[in-house]
Amino acid sequence: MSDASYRDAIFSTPLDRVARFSFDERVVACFPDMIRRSVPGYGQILAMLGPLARRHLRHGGHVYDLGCSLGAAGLALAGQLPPDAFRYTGVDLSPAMVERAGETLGAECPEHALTVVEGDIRDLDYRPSGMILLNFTLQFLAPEERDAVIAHLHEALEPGGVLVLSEKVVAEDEQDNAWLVERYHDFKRANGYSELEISQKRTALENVLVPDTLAAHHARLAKAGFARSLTWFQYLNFASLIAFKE
Ligand SMILES: C[S@@+](CC[C@H](N)C(=O)[O-])C[C@H]1O[C@@H](n2cnc3c(N)ncnc32)[C@H](O)[C@@H]1O
Ligand SMILES: O=C(O)C(=O)C[C@]1(C(=O)O)C=C[C@@H](O)C=C1
Repeated sequence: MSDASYRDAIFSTPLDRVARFSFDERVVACFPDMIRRSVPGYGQILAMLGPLARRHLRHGGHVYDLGCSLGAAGLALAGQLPPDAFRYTGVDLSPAMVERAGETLGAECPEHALTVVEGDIRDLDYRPSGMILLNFTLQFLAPEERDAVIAHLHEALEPGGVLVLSEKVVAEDEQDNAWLVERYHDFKRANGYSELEISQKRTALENVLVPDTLAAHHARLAKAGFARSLTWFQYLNFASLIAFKE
């Protein structure tokens, strides 16, 4: 398979029936472009992973990247930390993502201990870890499955460990939310997406990506046993939280 990444044009032509969004081969082929043009602050969040690991991960500690897609977080960490600073396991449910991520990480960071495995984060046998990344993945689980996953992650973390949770969020106030969603669509327009692409992608994500409020995320983290959590980044309706295990 070639390692070329294409421009996202998945929703650029009118579709009779817009299928549910899925992480298939077509999405894999354009994913780096899609996520960069669709997630406000994506690059800034990745750029902070090295500094967060330097501050919160013991030397040589293990990092999970759950729903790793093409392993961008692993690449970001490898670009910022020496090979002996951490071990990384990316996990993803999509075989197409895992195949491509394994090729990329092996080719780009041969010195670092970066592994990618196919797996479902809902029933993974977690090993003890110092840092767990959940970047734009929890939002794709059914809402009723989210508490149990976060509770498992809390159990898997070593004392002093951190969970970084990045998500699309919904504002509590309906008017605020409408404003944020409109500005998010402006963000997509500014990044070259057409009205048709924006509206068909929105349909494809309906009932597939179900965002929570920030308050619901913090409440879930507290219920799972995290001593403290805070929102360290927000750009429109996309946010990143960090939760600390005592
Ligand atoms: C928006 S992408 C994540 C982006 C990625 N974390 C990054 O930083 O580039 C969501 C990913 O979660 C994966 N996923 C969804 N449900 C999952 C599950 N139950 N177990 C593992 N991976 C899952 C999808 O296959 C997809 O690759
Ligand atoms: O395009 C959107 O509306 C999004 O919500 C962006 C989003 C995400 O947040 O995960 C949705 C699907 C793709 O995986 C990439 C980004």
